[in-house]
Amino acid sequence: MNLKLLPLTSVATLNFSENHWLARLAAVILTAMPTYPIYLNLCNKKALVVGAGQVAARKAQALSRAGASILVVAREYSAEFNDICKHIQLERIEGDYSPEYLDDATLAIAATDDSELNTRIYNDCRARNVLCNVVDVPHLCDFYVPAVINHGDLTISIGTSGKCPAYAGRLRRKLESIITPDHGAFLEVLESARQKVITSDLTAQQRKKLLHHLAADTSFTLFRQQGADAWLKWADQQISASR
Ligand SMILES: C[C@@]1(CC(=O)O)C2=NC(=C\c3[nH]c(c(CCC(=O)O)c3CC(=O)O)Cc3[nH]c(c(CC(=O)O)c3CCC(=O)O)/C=C3\N/C(=C\2)[C@@H](CCC(=O)O)[C@]3(C)CC(=O)O)/[C@H]1CCC(=O)O
Ligand SMILES: NC(=O)c1ccc[n+]([C@@H]2O[C@H](COP(=O)([O-])OP(=O)(O)OC[C@H]3O[C@@H](n4cnc5c(N)ncnc54)[C@H](O)[C@@H]3O)[C@@H](O)[C@H]2O)c1
Repeated sequence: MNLKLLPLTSVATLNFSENHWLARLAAVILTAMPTYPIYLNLCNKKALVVGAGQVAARKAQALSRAGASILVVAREYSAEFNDICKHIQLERIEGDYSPEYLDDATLAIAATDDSELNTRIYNDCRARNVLCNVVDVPHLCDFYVPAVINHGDLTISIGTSGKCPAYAGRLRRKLESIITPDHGAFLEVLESARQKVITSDLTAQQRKKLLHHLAADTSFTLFRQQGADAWLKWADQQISASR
């Protein structure tokens, strides 16, 4: 077999033992590659979650926030899963994983405690061009799930490319004391002011300058101290004064 022709991810999942030098080499190269951070729109797109333990629950929660249409397949649903996901809309199948569950899926999360099965799910995903995340196995991930701060439409995500997820979590908690719900609320008024700016007769240069002025720290301080209504009036004045 000509290994040069195989994608690295396939090398990582060939029937070598986890410790075979080729599998280890592929894992090292794959996890050393930089990732491409994007915010996926998963609204009404199917996401398959296999397994229903604590980790599956955390991933299902994040998928649900993005409006994904979630299908969970698990032999058993843990009490933690049921508790964390009690208010989440998802379809549940109690039973063994089967590749048909991947039909029409945009992405899949393999979160079982059976590493052979997780690898099989990853290979089934590759055969169907479904993006796959095998929790806790970086070299079997087409994408990593980051640590996230969400305030409305404001999203901050922290990734360590699998180097230390616990550190991503710690940084999230640290940033949570700096990026507050007020920042999310500020984004709402900014959006409303921006609509006025981009539909105005200002030049591109004037718009850019104004939008940066509206998004500045001094503007945020005014919003925090005086509230949304006062800020929107002030923003209207700034738009008029820019003409
Ligand atoms: C960010 C977060 C999102 C989420 O899962 O929701 C996330 N893991 C979180 C927490 C966490 N995970 C683990 C611990 C225990 C401490 C520890 O072992 O470090 C803690 C800490 C805790 O529980 O506090 C165990 C663990 N995780 C991975 C490995 C394998 C390895 O390291 O090789 C092992 C060892 C397993 C073993 O025991 O063998 C791998 C992955 N975990 C990822 C994401 C992806 C990389 C993301 C990145 O680096 O950017 C990746 C590659 C795949 C994936 O799962 O997507 C979430 C924090 C959420 C938050 O706090 O906001
Ligand atoms: N929970 C953690 O904090 C943690 C930390 C580090 C690593 N991990 C790893 O993450 C993975 C998931 O952990 P967890 O604690 O959420 O899992 P868990 O052990 O609580 O749950 C595993 C799930 O997989 C399901 N499952 C097993 N075989 C199946 C099959 N053939 N078809 C369908 N479902 C099947 C089980 O029914 C169960 O719902 C494991 O590999 C674990 O080693 C977890």
